[in-house]
Amino acid sequence: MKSLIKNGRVYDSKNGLDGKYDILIEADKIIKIKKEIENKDYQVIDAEGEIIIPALIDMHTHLREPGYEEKETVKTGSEAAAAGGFSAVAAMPNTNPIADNPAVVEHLKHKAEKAVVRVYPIGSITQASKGEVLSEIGTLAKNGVKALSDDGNPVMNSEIMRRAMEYASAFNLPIIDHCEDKNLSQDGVMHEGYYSTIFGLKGIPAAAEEIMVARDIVLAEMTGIHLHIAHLSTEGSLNLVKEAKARGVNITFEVTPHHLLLTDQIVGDYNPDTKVHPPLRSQRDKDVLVKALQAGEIDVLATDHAPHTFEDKLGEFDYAAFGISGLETALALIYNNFIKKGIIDWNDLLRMYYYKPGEIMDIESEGLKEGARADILIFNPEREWKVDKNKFKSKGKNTPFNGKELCGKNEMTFVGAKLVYDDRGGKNEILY
Ligand SMILES: NC(=O)N[C@@H](CC(=O)O)C(=O)O
Ligand SMILES: [Zn+2]
Ligand SMILES: [Zn+2]
Repeated sequence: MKSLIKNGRVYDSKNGLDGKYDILIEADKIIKIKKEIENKDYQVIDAEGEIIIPALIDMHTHLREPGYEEKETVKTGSEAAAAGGFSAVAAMPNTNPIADNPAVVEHLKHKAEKAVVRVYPIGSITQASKGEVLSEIGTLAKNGVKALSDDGNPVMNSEIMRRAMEYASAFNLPIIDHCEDKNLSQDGVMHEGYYSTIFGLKGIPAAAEEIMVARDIVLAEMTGIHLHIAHLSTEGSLNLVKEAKARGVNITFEVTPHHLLLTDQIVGDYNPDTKVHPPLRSQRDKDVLVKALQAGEIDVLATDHAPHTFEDKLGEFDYAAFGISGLETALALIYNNFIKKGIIDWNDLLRMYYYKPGEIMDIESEGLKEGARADILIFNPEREWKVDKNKFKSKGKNTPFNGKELCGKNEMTFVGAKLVYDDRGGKNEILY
C-alpha cells in the first residue's frame, strides 16, 4: 500500500529540499517527492502545518539488554526511540555480559530484528570494559559492530588505548571514549565547583574529563584513528578538540541535550535524576557549549539515553545510579530551546542528529530523496504538551525534565515507510 504524506513543510537542504512537498512512500522506500502529487487511492497523511525531516539517528543509547532488562530492553528502548523521532540507535556495550564477544553482539542483533527502529551494535574496547585486555576487535568488526567503546568507563591505561586504536584503525572502526580520569573523579557525584561546596556533595572536576580528552587526542594523532569523544561537557574539552581539529586530527565529538540545557545549580534539589556522567557542569561550560552549537562547531547531538529503575535512583544522592533517560524528550527540548529561538535551524539539527552520526557509524543516511529508505518524522511545531515520565515508552523514568511544559512534538515516525509511532490526537501509540 502506498502512503502519501501531503502538504508538509520539508527541510533537508542536503537533498535540496526547503519548502512544501508531497512525499509518496511504499514498501520501505521513498518513491516520489514533488511539489504536488495527485492522490490515486493512496493512504493520505495530511501534514499541513507540520514539519517533515528524516527521522533522527542516536549514536549513543543504552538499551541494557542482556542483563539489565529491569532498566530497559531492546523492545522498550526502541519504542522510546520511535516515540522520540528516531529511526536508528546505536547501542552501547555496557550490558551484562558486556558486548565484548560475538555471542552478545549476535544476541542484540537477534533482538533488534523485532525492534521498531534500527538498532546497531557497538562493541567494547576491552574485555568486560575493565580496561585491561583488548576485546577481540577483529571478530567484533566481523560481527558488524559500528564502533568500539567502553562507555560507562574510561580506558585508563594509555598503552591499552594506543593498541586499541591501532587495531580499530585496521578495521576502520571509530573509537568512542568516555573521558574520565578515575583518579580525579573518584567517588564524586556532581560537578566540582561552587555548588558542590554549597551542597556538600563530592565533586568531579572538569579536569577529570579534560585530561583524558587531551591524552586521547595525542594518541589519535599518533595512530591516525577516528576518535569520537562521548558526551563532551566542559569548555576545556571543547577548546582541546577545536585545537586538535585545526591541526587536522581525525576527531569528532558529541554533546547531549542535558549538558546544553542544565547546570550544576539544579543538583541543589538533591533529585537523583540530575545525577549523570559526566555531571551537569557550570553555567559557563553550558554557555560555551551553546555558543559552539550556534557557531556550528558541534559535530553530533546524542542523547546518552541511560535508563535506570526507580530503585536504582532511590535513596541518597550519593548512592543513586548515574544517568538520564533521554530519548523521549531530546527533540522537543532542542526544538523549544534552540530551533524555535533561532539559535540553530532544522538543517543544523539534521547535520548533528542525522547526517554526521550516520557518517561516523556508517549507517545509511541518505535523507529525503527518491529511492532512499523512508525514515521520516512528522513534527507538529504547535503542539503543546507536558513531559510526563509515566507516559514514557522507556522503562527509565529518570528524567530531570518531568513536568516541563513544551511546545512542539514528534507526532509520527516512519521507519522503512512503516508507521511505527503515532501520536496524532495524543494516541502515543507504537505500531508493530
Ligand atoms: N551517562 C551515565 O550517567 N550513565 C551511563 C554510562 C555512561 O554513559 O557513561 C549508563 O550506562 O548508565
Ligand atoms: Zn559515558
Ligand atoms: Zn553512555
